[in-house]
Parts: sequence; C-alpha cells; structure tokens
Amino acid sequence: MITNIITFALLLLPIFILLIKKKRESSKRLPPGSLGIPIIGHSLQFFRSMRTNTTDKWLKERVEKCGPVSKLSLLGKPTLFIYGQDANKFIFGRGATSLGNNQPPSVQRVMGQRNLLELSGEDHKRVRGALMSFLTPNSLKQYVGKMDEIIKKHLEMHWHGKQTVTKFHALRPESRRFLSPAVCWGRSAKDSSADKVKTDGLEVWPLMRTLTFDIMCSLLMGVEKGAYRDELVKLFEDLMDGVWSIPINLPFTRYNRSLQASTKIQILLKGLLNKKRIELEQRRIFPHHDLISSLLSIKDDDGENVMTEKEIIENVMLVMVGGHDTSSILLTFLVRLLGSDPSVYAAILQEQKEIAKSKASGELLAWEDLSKMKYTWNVAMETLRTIPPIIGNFRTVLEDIQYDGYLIPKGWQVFWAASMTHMDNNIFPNPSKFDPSRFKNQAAIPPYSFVAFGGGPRVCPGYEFAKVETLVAIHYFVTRFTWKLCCDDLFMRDPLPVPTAGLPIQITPKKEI
Ligand code: HEM
Repeated sequence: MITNIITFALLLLPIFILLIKKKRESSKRLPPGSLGIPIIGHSLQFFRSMRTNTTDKWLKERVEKCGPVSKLSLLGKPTLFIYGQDANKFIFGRGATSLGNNQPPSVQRVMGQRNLLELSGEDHKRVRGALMSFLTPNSLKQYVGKMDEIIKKHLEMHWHGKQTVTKFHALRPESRRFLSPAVCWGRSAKDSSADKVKTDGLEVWPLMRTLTFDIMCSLLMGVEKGAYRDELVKLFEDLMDGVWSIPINLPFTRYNRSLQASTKIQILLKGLLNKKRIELEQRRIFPHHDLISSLLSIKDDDGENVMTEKEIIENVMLVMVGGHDTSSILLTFLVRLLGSDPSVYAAILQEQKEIAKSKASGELLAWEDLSKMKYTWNVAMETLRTIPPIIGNFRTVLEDIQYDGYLIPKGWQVFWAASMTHMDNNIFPNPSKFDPSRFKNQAAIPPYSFVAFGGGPRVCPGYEFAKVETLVAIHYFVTRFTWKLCCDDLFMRDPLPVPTAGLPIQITPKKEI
C-alpha cells in the first residue's frame, strides 16, 4: 500500500514541478511595480495627486521608477498603467473581446448597467447608433440656431449689467471643497468671510456649468427653464459630485447623495418619457424635437423600439453627465486662456468679427458660419491637448492578454492617461508651448496621439455637439466682451480640472460690432 502511494506521488511530482514552474514564470512576466497595500493600493496617492494637480508629475515619477509599462493598484484592483501612441492603440483599437469598458461597481450603482459605458458588442453598437442619429453633424445642423438663442439669453441674464459683484459662493459650499485660501479676491488665508467679499466681475466656472446644462436640458431633454429644470440641476449636481468619490454609502457622504440623486433623476426621467410618448402620439412634438423624443421614435425593421425605456433613461443620464462638465471645463479654460493671452484673443476676435460682419442684425449663426471658425477650433483643440478634461480612464481585462511581453491577467484593469501622451515630445514637439497651429492639419497628427475625446469604437460621440456649443459661445463672448482675470487662478482635478476659485474675471461689454 505504502509503496503504491510513494509510486503514485513520484508519478505526480513532475506535474507539480511543472505547475509551480509555470506559476513562477507567469508571475515573473507580470509588469514591474508593486500593488501596494491590499485594497488601498495607490488609490490615495492617485486621488491626492488629482487634488493637487500633480497627476502628471506622479505618473512621470512612476515611469522613471518602473518604466513605461507598470503595475499598480487603483480603486481596489490590480492595474496596468501604459501610455503613448502604441498603448492608446492597444486600448482603443482593441475589440470588446479582451478589454471591457465596465466602470467600477460603485459607478455602476449610480449610473446603471445599460448605458453605453457598460454595454459591449452588438448592444453597444445598437445603442450608440441610436444616440449618434441625433449627434451627427447632419442632425446637429438644425440646432445651431437654438444654441445661438440659448447662449445670447445666457449672456443677457448672467453677463450684461452684471459686471459688478458676484457672490463668491455662487455654488453650494460642498462644491467649493477645493477652494484654496488667499489665491483670489485679495483675501488673506485667515479671512473666512468669503461670502461678504464682493468685487467687479463674474465667476466663470459656475456660469459655464449653468450654460452647458441649459443647452443640454433644452436640446437633449427638451426641458426649458422652470422649476422642473431647477430640480434637475440640483440633482445632477449631487449625482456628479459623488459619482467618483470614495464609495462609502453612509448618510451625508457624497457617494450617498449621488446614489439618491440618481434614483430621483430616474423617476423624473421616466415621467418625462411618458409625457413625450403622448406628445409624439398626438403629434404635438416631432421625433427630432430633442434626444429623448428621437430615441423614443427609433424603430427596428419589425417596428419595435430600438432601445428599452431603461436604456433610454440611463443613456440620457450618461450623456448629461458626460457632456455637461466636459464642455463647461473646455469653455472655462478657453475663457482663462483668452483672458491671459491677448494675441490669441485678438486672432480669435479677428476671425469672429469677419463672421459677425457677414450677418444681418439679430441673424442667428448657422452651420456654414461654424465651418469658418477654424482658428477658434484649433485653439480649443490645443486647450484640450494641454488640459484634457478627462485625464484618463479604465478598461477591464476580460481574458488573459499580453502587452509588450508582459502578462496582463483577466480581472485586472488598464488605465490610460491622455495627458501623458499629449505631453510626449516625440509626438508634440515642445509640448509645453501653447501652439494652436499643431491642429491646422489634423490629418498630420499621428493616430491615437490626440486622445482628449478617446479613440476607436468608443470615441466620444459628443465631439460635434461640443464643437458647436463651444464655437457659438466663444463667438458671442469675444464679439460682446473683453475681460481680464482677477487672479492667476490655479486648478485641480476632481477628477475633472476645476479652477480653485471658480475663475473670477472682470468684464467690459463692447459696443455692437
Ligand atoms: C469637450 C467636451 C468633451 C470631451 C473632452 C469628452 C471626452 C470624452 C472621452 C475621452 C470619452 C472616452 C472615454 C473612454 O473611452 O474611456 C468620451 C466618451 C463619451 N462621451 Fe464625451 N466628451 C466631451 C463632450 C461630450 C458631449 C457634449 C457628449 C454628449 C452630447 C458626450 C458624451 C459621451 C458619451 C455618451 C461617451 C461614451 C461613449 C461610448 O462608450 O461609446 N461627450 N468623451
């Protein structure tokens, strides 16, 4: 009996040795770097770097220490960090088979599981196709005039006649959690009476959030100014404020408020969908009235709705979240740039003046006018290169894959960082220099090098929408106002870049051009 056991064990020994060797080999092939303390990993360092606007520096130090391919642990998961043109190609160009786009579970709980970020394969194509039917240039052409009206109304309400006084706390106090003391308004670090401090000027960031929210509410949801919209503003603010926060679901945490806001928004949107269904049936609105009515009207070959009600609600939520803050950040940083660089302001003004002169008094901007705003858009693109609103994002590894000779096991995540590629001297020579001419010939920019809008099948579907609203807004800003910055406003990430003091400016209205 004992001899049998020994013989059996001896027979199994080579298999054991092989297995151990294989395990050692595979762990040897993991990328360099450490995963840090379990669960916490590098998350705290990562969040801290965003809050102090030093993420690029932190990532660069990683690259110096571990090389261009490294492992770390973020949001509780082992993570591969890679950057550069090849890395972006690997991430964006890869089919849904090996890299998924799923957000962390905490984000899924807020945003749902049937939105574009969570869908893959045919489902992703179907839902994305439905959204794109509203977001293509051909479709957006008809909304330029509407955007024009909203932007002019915004200027009349919030800019004209308001060159004096802006309360420092235009936003709720929690949205000011990054306020750095003594950077603006001549306050000292000890001065806690920020509300009482008044000066000439406007606070750009909250205003741009209001503007882009108004545009999106009107064009995407068909909701105009009023109590219903005010409620949505508040709820979306809560949702966005906590969706990326530390996911502790206790009363009074940001995450808890975000979850509650998400539930309330979904109830409101369900009601809105029902109302629109009736309006469509009674032909009181047309399918192209707004995004929701458009999604409700899209049928497949069998006459069935292409999207379920849940999918419409979650994707409207996603589009509001994805499109509102990103665009407001772009506009805020453009105003910042134009307030500090007179030569760029003058060149943009020159381009916009030519267009304004070609219009009759009160005539709305049209699609053809936007195609003449080439320099203005190049400036916007260069702004996005230097300060990409989305610094990076995650992908989930769905099966064991190889990258640069390393094994990336199933279940890990991959983190891509736009700013690291945008600051690569080999792709954008002298990368710290602000130079809009880099975008004169966009075809000359190597693929997967400018990734402010992502890339591949998941490239931002809101690119054209963002372009239209940015160009129309900048047209009216520069033709109607000059401004100067009240202080050298710094910014930090949350995770989007946010000016620490909201970007106060002093404005001077112009006589009509
Ligand atoms: C300056 C403005 C904007 C920037 C910089 C921006 C950036 C991005 C980026 C980088 C991604 C890809 C994320 C990834 O692959 O992980 C993305 C995706 C997305 N964006 Fe935008 N975005 C902007 C405006 C908008 C607008 C205006 C909308 C809606 C009207 C929008 C809707 C979306 C949606 C729905 C996705 C997910 C697409 C998918 O997974 O297929 N974005 N955006």
